[in-house]
Amino acid sequence: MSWGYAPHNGPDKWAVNFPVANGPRQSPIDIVPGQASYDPSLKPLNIQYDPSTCMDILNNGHSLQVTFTDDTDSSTLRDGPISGVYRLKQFHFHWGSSDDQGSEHTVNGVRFPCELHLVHWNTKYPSFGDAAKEPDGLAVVGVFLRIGAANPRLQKVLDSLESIKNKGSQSTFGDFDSRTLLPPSLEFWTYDGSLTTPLGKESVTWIVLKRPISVSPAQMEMFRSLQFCAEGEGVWDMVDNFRPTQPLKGRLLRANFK
Ligand SMILES: NS(=O)(=O)c1c2ccccc2cc2ccccc12
Ligand SMILES: [Zn+2]
Repeated sequence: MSWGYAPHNGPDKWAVNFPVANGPRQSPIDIVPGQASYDPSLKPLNIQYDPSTCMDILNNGHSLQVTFTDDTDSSTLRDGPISGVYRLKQFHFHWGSSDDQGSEHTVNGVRFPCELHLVHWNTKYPSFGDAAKEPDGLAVVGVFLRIGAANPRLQKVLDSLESIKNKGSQSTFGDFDSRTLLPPSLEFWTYDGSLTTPLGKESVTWIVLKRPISVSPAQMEMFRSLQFCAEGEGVWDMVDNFRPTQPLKGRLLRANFK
């Protein structure tokens, strides 16, 4: 069964074929800042990204994904809520059919038009695939995008979308500094969660940045020009590729800021 975001195979159908989707630490969640507990022991995030590890950009039928070579510790995430060294593997986005929805996490129930996810894996495991099976295997940094001025740092990604319009298309995408996609402040919320896909593997330490970056309405339209389907399989705009928020089930939400 191929999962997706349509009525016949979307998020409310996932638990039928993927029981873990009803597990105790599912993502995304609604972030309620008033219920987050400030944890002074949380260190600042230490993000070191090497632009030369950037490899290609592809349309995988769920999102647009930029993939990195991860055979060395060139692009890494350390500190914050994690211990050890996690390597950047890929980043991708989730967005809406209109500017009033699209993000996976929400803040006090407020949806953003888009959310960026930078996926990292724990190098204490031999590979990404192995790490994805472990409760401390993955760390995803989430960044909200808010409607405002056009964001020049998104432009290189958006300019390559015409070459990956359909599912399965891929093109080279080199020398990109992913740090430029982050906001000036790296203040974050963190909680234990899962992939937001039906496989919902409960192996993700989520690190959601408090400060959004900007995106213009015209730039949002460029995301919406992508297609869920492969070439020649019709027209099915890639929009609303986000999972609804899941129950917290007693989990602790921490913040590294007051
Ligand atoms: N949203 S997510 O970061 O949990 C995520 C995906 C979401 C949609 C489609 C594919 C995804 C693949 C992931 C692989 C590893 C970690 C998160 C992933
Ligand atoms: Zn994601």
